[in-house]
Amino acid sequence: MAAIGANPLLPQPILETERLRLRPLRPGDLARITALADDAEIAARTAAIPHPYKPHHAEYWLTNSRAERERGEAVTYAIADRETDAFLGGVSLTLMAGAEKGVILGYWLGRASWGQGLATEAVRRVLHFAFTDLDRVSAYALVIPGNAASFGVLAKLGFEPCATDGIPVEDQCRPALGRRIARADFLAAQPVPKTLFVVAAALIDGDGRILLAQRPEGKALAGLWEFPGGKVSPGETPEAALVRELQEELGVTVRPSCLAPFAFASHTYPQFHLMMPLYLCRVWDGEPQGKEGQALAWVRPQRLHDYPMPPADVPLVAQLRTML
Ligand SMILES: Nc1nc2c([nH]c(=O)n2[C@H]2C[C@H](O)[C@@H](COP(=O)(O)OP(=O)(O)OP(=O)(O)O)O2)c(=O)[nH]1
Ligand SMILES: [Mg+2]
Repeated sequence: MAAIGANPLLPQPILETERLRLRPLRPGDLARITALADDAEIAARTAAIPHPYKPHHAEYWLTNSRAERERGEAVTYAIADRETDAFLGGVSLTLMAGAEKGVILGYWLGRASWGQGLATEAVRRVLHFAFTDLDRVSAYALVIPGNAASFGVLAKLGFEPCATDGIPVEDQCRPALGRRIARADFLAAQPVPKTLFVVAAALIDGDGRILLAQRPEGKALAGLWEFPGGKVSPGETPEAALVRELQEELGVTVRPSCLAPFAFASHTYPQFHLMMPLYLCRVWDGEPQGKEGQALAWVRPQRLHDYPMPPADVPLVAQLRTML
């Protein structure tokens, strides 16, 4: 396989869509992987899934995908149900060697998940990750001629026919047809997601330090540091929502009149467009505590860059550093 070997460990953040959660494969998935993949119809539609499919095949898939990620060659995601986290299928991105910065896409879904647009939903999300986080500029897929559903998925996402010679694939035992999409074409065709209205506060203490909270494991953007706050509920004013969120997340009581509008973030994430006013707050009652188990840090404006934050917050941090 002509994949790049010089990269360090590839990133693999949890990716969420309306119905799905894309996360690493884990040992708890093995029984379900075996049950779903041991299906002659799936073997007939994919190039690298053997039939019959035995537990050792699933174990190899798990260990091999971990090793590929560590070598900087490929990222493999479990496609899981967003509510139950049950394994439904897999999707992988293999980095191609060479100047083109391409990626080879592979995916499969257990039979019970067919016909609901779930493959399109998973592949759309993973391509966004490949093009933005992994900085790939084109994506390729190889499809077995009889796999009409897979051609449909790729056509919906804007893939076009291409020659197969430049697409190196391991274990390719049957002829396949090539499909390709360029990053710019993919990104330009994505629907504009709905706007999510979130409110957040920079609590500032007597020493001029700002309170940041770390997003807990399991949530979107886990591990990143943020301004405490959350979603505005229907029928709520932004200030009332923020007063409520600061009580729920930090256990502090704030008066709406102590919230001073400062700036706002406007940022497109794959699933929503974030519109987030940031308020400054210097007066509150109570000692802030991580009520949801989140770590807290009081940070001087000049040190904010030591704390990785969601991409939407980057312009806000720049403004805080110049204006405080
Ligand atoms: N609170 C907050 N959210 C941010 C920041 N930057 C940023 O991109 N976000 C995003 C992350 C989330 O997708 C969304 C806010 O969601 P949240 O998880 O805080 O919402 P919430 O408190 O209502 O939590 P939940 O009930 O939905 O779990 O906005 C930030 O600085 N603070
Ligand atoms: Mg929150």
